[in-house]
Amino acid sequence: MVERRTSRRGDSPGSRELIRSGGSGGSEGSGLNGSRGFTGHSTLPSSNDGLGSANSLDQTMTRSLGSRGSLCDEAADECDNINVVIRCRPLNDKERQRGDENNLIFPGEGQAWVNMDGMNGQLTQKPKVFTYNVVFEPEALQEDILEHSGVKRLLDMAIDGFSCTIFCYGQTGSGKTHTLTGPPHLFDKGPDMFSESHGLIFRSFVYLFNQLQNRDDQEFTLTASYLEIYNEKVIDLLNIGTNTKPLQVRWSKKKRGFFVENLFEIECAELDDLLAVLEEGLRNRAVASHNMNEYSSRSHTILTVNITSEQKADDGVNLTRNGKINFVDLAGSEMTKKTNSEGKTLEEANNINKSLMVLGTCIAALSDNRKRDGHIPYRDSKLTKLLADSLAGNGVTLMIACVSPAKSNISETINTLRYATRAKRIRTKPIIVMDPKEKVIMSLQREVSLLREENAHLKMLIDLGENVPPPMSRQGSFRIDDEKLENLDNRELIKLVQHYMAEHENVRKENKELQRVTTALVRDQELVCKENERLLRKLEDVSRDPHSNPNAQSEDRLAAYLNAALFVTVCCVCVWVWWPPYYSNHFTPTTILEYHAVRADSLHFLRTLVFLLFYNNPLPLCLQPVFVRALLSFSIFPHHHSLPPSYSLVSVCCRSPIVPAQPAISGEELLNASMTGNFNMMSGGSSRVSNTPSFRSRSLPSSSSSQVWINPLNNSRGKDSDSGPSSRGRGAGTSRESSQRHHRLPDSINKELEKRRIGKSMTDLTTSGGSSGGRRNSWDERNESEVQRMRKIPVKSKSMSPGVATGRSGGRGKTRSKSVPRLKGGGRGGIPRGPAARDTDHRPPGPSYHGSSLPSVASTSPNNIHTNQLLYMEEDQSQELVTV
Ligand SMILES: Nc1ncnc2c1ncn2[C@@H]1O[C@H](COP(=O)(O)OP(=O)(O)OP(=O)(O)O)[C@@H](O)[C@H]1O
Repeated sequence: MVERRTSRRGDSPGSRELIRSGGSGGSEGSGLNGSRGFTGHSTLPSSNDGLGSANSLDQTMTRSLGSRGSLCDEAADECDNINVVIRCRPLNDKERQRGDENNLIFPGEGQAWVNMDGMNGQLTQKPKVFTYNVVFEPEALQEDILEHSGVKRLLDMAIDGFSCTIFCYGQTGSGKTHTLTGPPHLFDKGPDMFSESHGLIFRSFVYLFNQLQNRDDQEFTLTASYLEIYNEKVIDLLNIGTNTKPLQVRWSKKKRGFFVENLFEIECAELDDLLAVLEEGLRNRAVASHNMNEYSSRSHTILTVNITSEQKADDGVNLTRNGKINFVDLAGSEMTKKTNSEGKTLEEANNINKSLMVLGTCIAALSDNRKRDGHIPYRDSKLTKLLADSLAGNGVTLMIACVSPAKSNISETINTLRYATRAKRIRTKPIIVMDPKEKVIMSLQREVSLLREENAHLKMLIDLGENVPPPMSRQGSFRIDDEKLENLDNRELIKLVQHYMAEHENVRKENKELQRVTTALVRDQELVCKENERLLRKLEDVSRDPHSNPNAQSEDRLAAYLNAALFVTVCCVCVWVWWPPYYSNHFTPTTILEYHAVRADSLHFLRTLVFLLFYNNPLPLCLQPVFVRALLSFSIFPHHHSLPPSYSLVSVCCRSPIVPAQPAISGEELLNASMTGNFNMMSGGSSRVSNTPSFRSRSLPSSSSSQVWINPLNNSRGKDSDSGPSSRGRGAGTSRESSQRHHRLPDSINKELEKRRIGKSMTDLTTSGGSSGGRRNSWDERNESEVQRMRKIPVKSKSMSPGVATGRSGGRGKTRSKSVPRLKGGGRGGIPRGPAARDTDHRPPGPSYHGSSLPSVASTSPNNIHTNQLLYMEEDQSQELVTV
């Protein structure tokens, strides 16, 4: 026994249980086992099954209206199913009189069961189960249809520029006209505004005008037309004079759709105007009586309300959208046997059935995935021609399938329900209808604004997180006066579009350039980071040399004493050798030699030997440091394994502590900053590159050291601040200027880059604002030849930076020290950049040392030991070191 629920009129629609809604399906099933979810309660709307429903209509709306702000046809990418709801009318008097049974059961959950043989709800056979999202039971009110079928949302969409269609389908006498316009004679004495019988059209008009009044930002123009297709002839219901001459349905190339030629359109400024259109149409449409319906519609009618809205968009452009809503009241399919149609009515019935059959074929084809893309026979009837766009075009469609509950109509009811199920599978692509020219303008505007945002973002990246410019000011943008736009002729409009396109192109170019610069910067940063990391590691190694040993100073002093003692000894020997001849006034090399030779005893012989040894012979001088070294290395000072071979007395006595150059930028911090884009966290300054003993003696900065630069942009912000965003022009040229200003890199980075010849390219980039031809990096294609040349250079260190490598001539590693020219004036040589440097000796001046220890450095210019020397050290790993 199936429980029946009754509704109480006057309840709120939500609380009433006369509207059944379900969450799944759209399927036709059979059997009691399909009684899933028979809960007897209804929720409105229920979950969406994706096959079309009021709920999915809501979603379509949400999605489509989501693009309202963007003013484009983004929704075009989205498909939507035709939305289908079922309305069952109550048994009419005739049916009751002849004892017809209610054959439809509504168990809830959007299901409609067709009882195949039962009487009074008795089920002996499995019922046919149809599931829809919304099912209106016989007790449903007219108001419920408006509230719960999704019509309101459809109307909103029409206002927003979509093409919407609501059509009622069903057998004759099933309540299509009742649903759309209400019972017969409702308008005979003029419309009663408060009648509860008013159909969907009347209620929609009221809702529509309410909505239009709420939208203050738009201006609307409404026109309405009303036609009928009677015996395959299109008749204008608002212009009966043309009744004798049917209107033609033609194909519009421009709109890519069918339209009715010369159809009367009445502008409706007021609600009354629309109601008058409805009234006039109802009065003029063809109605006849037959067995099943006393007031049977003999034609299909289409009432169309065109809604043109104008809205002010950005940049003063007026946006025009053309939405429309079609109310289609189809004539009901008839079994002529049942209706007893004859003559004219029979002819009408045949035409109705024929056109409905074509409509059925179209729906069947559209709902079949395999046939959807094939030929759809729209042209076979006027009805399908005019409904083509609603069925498979860019519209949103709601089908209200009206059914009779009577057992006598069971086959028609099943047919209708199958029809409805099939229609749910049809998918359309709703789009907002706009003027093509305005569409282009809006689309370009949208793209320009997107590019502007991207532009600003890229600039922000290049600014290393500083001086974030807001999106380009629109002050500079040309503005279009509303009235002016209206008065624009085509030529001017084309000009306007061209202007937009030009701007669009400019911004695109600039963005491309900025993107290139950003990429290059990131790569350069990575290089610098890696290089710095290596340098830091090397520096740490260097710091482990003897001079960082706290005992080194005392050891050095001891060595100096020993050296001095040796020096004194040597002096004594000299005196000992030279003294007697000097006093005998024979102070020439010959006389000295003769003097000792004449006295041929062993002492004088020794003196002669020492004389010969010392005289013009540098060997003893060389022996001195060797002696010291031997002493220090092997016996007295075990730590001193790495004293330079030419460890002269002067150098020992006068040498200042060696200060390893501290890289201006901590590699890891730079790397982090480049990854995070936050350079603020890097603290310290180049001034902190210290040569103080404390710095020397402490361990070298780790990666987390704060001995790094401050982004100079921080300090120069104030200077730049006067060139605010408002000074940025729209055009590419102006933007480039601003790019120049903001692309400036910190000096320390520039220095680093310059040393590697990256700086040059960076400078070029920043000064040219990323214009072409600025960059010449080793990875640059244009620098291909140089790269090739570099590859031929035998370089010992594989991790060498390309900039260093390109600045050197190859194969110089071990021999260059002898050919290093001494720098005149004591200046410091830098690493020359550019191809010209290849032919010159770009080694820093001064004697070079081969060995494993650091050179002594003039105490007056400790900062001269800078990254350059370390770079060299890194570069060939021969540990050749250069002093200044
Ligand atoms: N839900 C309903 N509640 C009360 N009466 C209804 C309902 N639906 C239809 N009727 C009545 O049933 C009769 C037939 O309805 P209607 O004319 O709307 O059918 P139809 O489907 O339009 O038929 P046709 O295709 O022949 O035009 C009308 O008298 C109408 O008032």
